[in-house]
Amino acid sequence: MSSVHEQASVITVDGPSGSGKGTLCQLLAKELGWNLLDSGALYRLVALAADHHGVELDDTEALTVLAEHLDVQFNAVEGSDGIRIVLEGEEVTDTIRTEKVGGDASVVAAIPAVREALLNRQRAFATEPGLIADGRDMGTVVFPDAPLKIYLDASAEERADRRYNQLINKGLGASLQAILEDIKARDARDMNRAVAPLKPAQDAIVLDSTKLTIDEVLAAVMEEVRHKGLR
Ligand SMILES: Nc1ncnc2c1ncn2[C@@H]1O[C@H](COP(=O)(O)OP(=O)(O)O)[C@@H](O)[C@H]1O
Ligand SMILES: Nc1ccn([C@H]2C[C@H](O)[C@@H](COP(=O)(O)OP(=O)(O)O)O2)c(=O)n1
Repeated sequence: MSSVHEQASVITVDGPSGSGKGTLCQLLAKELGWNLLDSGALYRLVALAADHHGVELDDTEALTVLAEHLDVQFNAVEGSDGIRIVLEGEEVTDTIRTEKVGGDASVVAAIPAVREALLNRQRAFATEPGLIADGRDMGTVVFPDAPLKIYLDASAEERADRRYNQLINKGLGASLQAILEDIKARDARDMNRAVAPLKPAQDAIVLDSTKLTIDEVLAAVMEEVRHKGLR
């Protein structure tokens, strides 16, 4: 049986929506040649599965069963860094990225039994040569022994701006005010839930990306990676 102590090295990256975790983690995984866990995708998948099966977001028991039996594949795309996500045989790579699914994921993620059901699935990603783990409780709950923990933050206004630009660049309409309100509501839910709330681990390095470029964030984290002897 494998335990937390036998896992490959893990770098955890936690923080609120739009702080730049996904972007940073993809760059780190590429730079180091390590595996990547997008734990938010798992909560998004449970929320989408609930929608597909007509399960209400307050039906804790049914949501837990969905999380326990989540039929998902993460398929590498040959010749690129991309991943295709297949839920119950259906490609959902883009479908899970909407703000609606993100908000539903945050509701589903507040249910302790759903989190418990996803725990081992997340820990199984920690294989050689190492893992970059992106989420809310990577450093506090899922990988408490990780040698390097980053908590990436940014002001709510900056994060809303980033999301707004992301949607506009995709050709989708968006309201900055509505996005800011959604971000604040999601922050409040993720930070105030009883189980595994979003907060920096005691031994996390807190990095505020509000005024930093993506390259500056990556450089700061790579400095810590070298400092810890992880490369
Ligand atoms: N330091 C940064 N400065 C400006 N834009 C950023 C920065 N980091 C990320 N972004 C942009 O912000 C958006 C949200 O980033 P993302 O990595 O998806 O955040 P998260 O995974 O924390 O929700 C993306 O469009 C990304 O390109
Ligand atoms: N480790 C995690 C990851 C995500 N969640 C929940 C809380 C988040 O609001 C949703 C969606 O997470 P995701 O990282 O995909 O969202 P963003 O890309 O940061 O907007 O899932 C969680 O509770 N624990």
